[in-house]
Amino acid sequence: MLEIHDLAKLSYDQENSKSPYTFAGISAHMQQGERISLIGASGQGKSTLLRTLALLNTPDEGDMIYERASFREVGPRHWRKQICYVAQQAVMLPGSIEDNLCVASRLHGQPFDRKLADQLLEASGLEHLDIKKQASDMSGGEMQRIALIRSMLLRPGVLLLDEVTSSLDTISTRAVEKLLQGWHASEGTTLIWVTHELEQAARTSDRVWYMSSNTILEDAPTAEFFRKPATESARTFIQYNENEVQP
Ligand SMILES: Nc1ncnc2c1ncn2[C@@H]1O[C@H](COP(=O)(O)OP(=O)(O)OP(=O)(O)O)[C@@H](O)[C@H]1O
Repeated sequence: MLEIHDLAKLSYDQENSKSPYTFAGISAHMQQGERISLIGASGQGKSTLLRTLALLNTPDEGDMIYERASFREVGPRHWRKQICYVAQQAVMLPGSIEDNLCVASRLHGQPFDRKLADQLLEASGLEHLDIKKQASDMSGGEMQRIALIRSMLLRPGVLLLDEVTSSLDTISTRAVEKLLQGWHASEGTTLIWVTHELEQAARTSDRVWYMSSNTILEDAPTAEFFRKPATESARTFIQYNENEVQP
């Protein structure tokens, strides 16, 4: 459903970077409805890869094909409607929470599904919010969940989640995980989720992409990856974080 072929993105700072690439040589095939966690040390290019998959950055090399059409044939607007990126730092537009929830639908010429919005607000623990309130008055954790719901309302085929629970407490994190698992089960959405919490990766994914040396060094079923990583790099990475992993 989504294929990436030899994808590469040059370094942002060519003069001072050790490598000419932020990431390179990335190839993978994703089936509809897969749940992938994207893990690896800081600075490996995980966020840049997600942003590139959403066409918020343009790849410098390689190709991305969604439902048999290359990103080069499909306009960015159409591409981003199907493959949605949810940032770690939620950006709220000026206006009310409701304006923010409507904006993606309006941008893509879709009707705003108020009933679904209410269901998603409730499922993510935000039923108490007065959506007529200014979006800028929300807490960081509330903004993060509103940004997620805003993307879900577009019903994209692929949701790219960049550390979307990083500013949430345990209860809200579990609520968002449950929301996404329920959404995945009912909508069949493909999820690619960057997380630094290995326990979360183990809990929420079927497949792991482990990034190191600025590429996907391992691509394996989640249980297999945590039981028997294939590379020394991944073994060391897991060991450093092993207190977090529930085998
Ligand atoms: N907009 C930008 N301008 C300049 N450099 C950038 C920009 N975005 C990322 N970088 C650099 O590109 C490299 C990869 O960053 P990226 O955020 O993609 O890594 P990451 O694996 O997601 O890291 P983390 O786990 O810390 O979020 C880093 O060296 C980072 O400093």
